[in-house]
Amino acid sequence: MNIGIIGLGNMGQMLVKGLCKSGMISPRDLIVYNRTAEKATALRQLYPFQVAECAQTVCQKADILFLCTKPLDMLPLLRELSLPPHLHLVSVAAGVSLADLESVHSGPVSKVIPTVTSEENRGVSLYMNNAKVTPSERAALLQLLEALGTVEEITEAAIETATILTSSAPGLIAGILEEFAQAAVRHTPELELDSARRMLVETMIGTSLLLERQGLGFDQLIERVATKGGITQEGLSVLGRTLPRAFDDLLHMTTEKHTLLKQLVRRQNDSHTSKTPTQKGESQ
Ligand SMILES: NC(=O)C1=CN([C@@H]2O[C@H](COP(=O)(O)OP(=O)(O)OC[C@H]3O[C@@H](n4cnc5c(N)ncnc54)[C@H](O)[C@@H]3O)[C@@H](O)[C@H]2O)C=CC1
Ligand SMILES: O=C(O)[C@@H]1CCC=N1
Repeated sequence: MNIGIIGLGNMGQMLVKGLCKSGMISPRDLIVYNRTAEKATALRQLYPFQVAECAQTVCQKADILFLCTKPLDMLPLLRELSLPPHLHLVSVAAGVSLADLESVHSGPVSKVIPTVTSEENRGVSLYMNNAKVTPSERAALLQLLEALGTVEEITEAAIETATILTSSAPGLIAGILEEFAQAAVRHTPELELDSARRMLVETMIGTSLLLERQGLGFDQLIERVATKGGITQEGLSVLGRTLPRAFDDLLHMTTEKHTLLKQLVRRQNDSHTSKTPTQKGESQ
């Protein structure tokens, strides 16, 4: 199977590294195109994938195509391309719906929200597909996604909040840990910032292992750490007072951003369909 990737930024590179590292595919199964050719050249030293001279070549040669450009680059690029009707199109863009993708491709279409952690073959890929995706196309895609970590099938109604929990979360967790380290150093200047960061990273890895290998729930882990009447309990009550508001704000603001992005994508679509064929030709 030829796996096409257009766009070799964070997500395109994650797909190359994650899929190749998993051993599920050989780099030769990948055919890749990026606007900036140097990115492909550097990565190809490690994973000798096929490089296409243009995006159209990827469409012609691939059986499944991962489109990894930014949301607002996606539909304009797809309109420039001539997609073979059988091609299974997979978008990874936040804010681009299955309906948006169906407006540019009459064949099988899936939407995946991947995560940067899949570069290490862990993490959650969110997945949904349209009615044109056959059981064997779906199975082939799920096999690739399972090589990258775990897969959660999701609805359009839940995908935005789930995106924050799976796909934004690595960045958000890093942001939380940085604030934690900075606060520790503000509170205790004798502690070095890099030392505080190292302590938190190792502690986060240990915490993840306890949760995973011992199957502990968050509440069980808290019970093990927070000695009754002890120190951690004081910290937890501060979190209980302050964090609900912070996370409510975070989800509110990220939902607003999703809404804005969807409006911009829809506007791109509306302005395209309202143009006459002649005007369309002029704008290209
Ligand atoms: N970064 C992340 O953790 C996640 C990103 N996403 C989605 O993935 C998509 C890509 O995000 P990133 O990889 O972070 O962005 P990025 O900016 O790192 O990568 C985009 C890439 O697309 C290339 N590109 C743009 N137009 C092109 C064209 N016409 N032909 C070929 N290549 C073209 C750019 O050169 C760039 O390398 C976005 O739609 C985003 O919503 C989804 C989940 C997680
Ligand atoms: O921040 C973003 O827009 C992308 C989508 C989810 C994670 N990264």
